[in-house]
Amino acid sequence: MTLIFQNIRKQYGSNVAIDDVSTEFVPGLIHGIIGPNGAGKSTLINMTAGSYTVSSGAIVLDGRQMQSLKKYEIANSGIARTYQNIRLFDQMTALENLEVCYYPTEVGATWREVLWPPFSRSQRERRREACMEILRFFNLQGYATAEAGSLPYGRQRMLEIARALVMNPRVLLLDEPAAGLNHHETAELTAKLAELRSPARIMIIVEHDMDLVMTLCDRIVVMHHGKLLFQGTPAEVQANPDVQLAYLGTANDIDEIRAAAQDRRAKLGIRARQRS
Ligand SMILES: Nc1ncnc2c1ncn2[C@@H]1O[C@H](COP(=O)(O)OP(=O)(O)OP(=O)(O)O)[C@@H](O)[C@H]1O
Repeated sequence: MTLIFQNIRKQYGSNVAIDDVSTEFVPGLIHGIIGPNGAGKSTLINMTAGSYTVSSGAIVLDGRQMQSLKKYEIANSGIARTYQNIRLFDQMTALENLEVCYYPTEVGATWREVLWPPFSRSQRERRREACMEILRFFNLQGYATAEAGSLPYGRQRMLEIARALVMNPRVLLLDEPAAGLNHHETAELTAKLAELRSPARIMIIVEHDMDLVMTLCDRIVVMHHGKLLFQGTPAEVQANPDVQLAYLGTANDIDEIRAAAQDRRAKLGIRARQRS
């Protein structure tokens, strides 16, 4: 299984948000997407999840073109996501927020549930137990019957990731999962995400927290002004002068960054910039 971006482009009117991006994501690895504000990171996630259309190019999962599918078809093909701004069902309990994920796939069995109560009970119990197991994984079992909107912010972030996992997705897209978390919560999140690494799953994380990205990710794509600036391991990314300049904000387009980076390399030598 591979997720491939083939020359993808996204335009909002005359604003080119994503410009000819090609890359590949593989299972078993945690992929990070980083870049300064407005670089196009969330747009990549939104196009992959079908929230935004793709202006041109292709997003291919396991040989199947995804960019023309409907959002629910993309979800049914095994792509799940979380949002930069938490989107839980606030008035439903934490457990219900997870259970509701079964509705689209099991709705066809509703008539059997109505006509045959024992079937209904066993289905409901099976779903509930599967959801409780995920809640336990995130140490959220104590909140199972609490309204999602009443949970502390950090717990809501975890609950959103828990919900994305209910259907056991082949591709898990996390858009700034650490946003707003304190140091302790970020450490907890980092450990949980590391446990989710699986040979059966592609994980892609958009994140500004460089400690989390550098600790967790195996491969990193660096975006800048809608273009793919660099990709490599965390060590390669940190050592790359183009990336350093992009983050330093001393140049405004890729060619300028490359030229300035060469100049800087010649004058100063290459020095990895660690961001914390
Ligand atoms: N719905 C939209 N309509 C118009 N322009 C948009 C829309 N969403 C994003 N953009 C523009 O696309 C570009 C990339 O935005 P995007 O949100 O993908 O960047 P980002 O790297 O995720 O930034 P941040 O780190 O601040 O979230 C920006 O110029 C942004 O203004």
